[in-house]
Amino acid sequence: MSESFQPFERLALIGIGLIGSSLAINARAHSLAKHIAISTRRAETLTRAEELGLGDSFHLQAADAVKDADLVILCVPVGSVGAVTKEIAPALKSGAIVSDVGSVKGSVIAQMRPHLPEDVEFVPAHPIAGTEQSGPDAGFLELFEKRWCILTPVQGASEAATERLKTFWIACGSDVEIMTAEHHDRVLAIVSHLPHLIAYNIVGTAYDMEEVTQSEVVKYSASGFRDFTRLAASDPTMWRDVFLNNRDATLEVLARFSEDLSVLQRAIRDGKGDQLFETFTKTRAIRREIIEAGQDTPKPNFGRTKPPKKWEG
Ligand SMILES: NC(=O)C1=CN([C@@H]2O[C@H](COP(=O)(O)OP(=O)(O)OC[C@H]3O[C@@H](n4cnc5c(N)ncnc54)[C@H](O)[C@@H]3O)[C@@H](O)[C@H]2O)C=CC1
Ligand SMILES: O=C(O)C(=O)Cc1ccc(O)cc1
Repeated sequence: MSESFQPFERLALIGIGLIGSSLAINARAHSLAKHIAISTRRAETLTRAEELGLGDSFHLQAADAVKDADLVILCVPVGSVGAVTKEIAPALKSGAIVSDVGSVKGSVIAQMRPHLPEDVEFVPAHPIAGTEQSGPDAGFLELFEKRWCILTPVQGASEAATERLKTFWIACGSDVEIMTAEHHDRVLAIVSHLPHLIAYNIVGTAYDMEEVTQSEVVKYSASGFRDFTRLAASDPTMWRDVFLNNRDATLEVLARFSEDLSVLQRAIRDGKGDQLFETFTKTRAIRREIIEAGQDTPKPNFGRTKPPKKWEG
């Protein structure tokens, strides 16, 4: 971490699943905050976060966690950010930076903004880093390393606040990009949301096929199918909320995808091998570009650093 990073006095993490716990581990490991306050709505999850030593204080009421915090990050499903913001708004400190990690940005801004007082800085964010795991045990130090984090600052947020949040994410190992929420939602619809929808669908179809038993699906699953099952094992609440909150962009790319699939379907029916070969050659090149850019999926269990039971200092 850069020598010049000024730690936040109090970081409040609301929601302590995969992303919240990975942020807590990073904040501790890189001394990004003097105090980490954690809140989540279920007592069992909060107890588990405490057992894992993820923070300094633990609160069932989100408003108690954000009190005196100079950085507040909502790490809850995108369908819950409005209700959580309403709950914490009266307790927010003047000048605090309020952010989130949601996979959708337009709807998150629309839900949060009306509740936020004028004197806080709202800088929405989205780390393009994750796994199919969820809950406080899923977090690990390296999650954000060399992954993009997209900030979508809203009108009225100061450049200083955006810059400060940017340095926070850089300290977590991310590369930071800034764009509009609208552009974010269109791009993520094709590179993240549609792939998850396809995965949920293909695994669902295999599961439902009458002449193929469930045990055969498990027994003969080739690695291609297994890759889909990893995505299709992602958290149902989180992904329900993503599709409901990025509806238009998802439906738009889905329509385009269906058209392109029909073209492939026709090429197979008509025996047009050259056309299939040409398409598959083009897509192979994209995979190579992704690997060369170092953006392929982290290996399952790749260097997951857990917090020690008790933190030093
Ligand atoms: N899982 C992933 O790969 C990624 C997820 N995201 C985004 O991060 C956010 C969190 O996702 P995960 O950490 O994966 O989810 P998770 O399911 O692991 O954790 C969510 C946490 O929020 C808590 N929670 C849910 N509703 C709440 C409420 N109303 N009030 C307080 N706490 C509440 C849950 O108890 C849990 O602690 C989501 O908005 C998701 O779109 C962003 C990048 C990657
Ligand atoms: O597990 C995977 O492959 C992912 O794609 C993780 C992921 C899920 C949601 C996001 O908004 C960003 C990253």
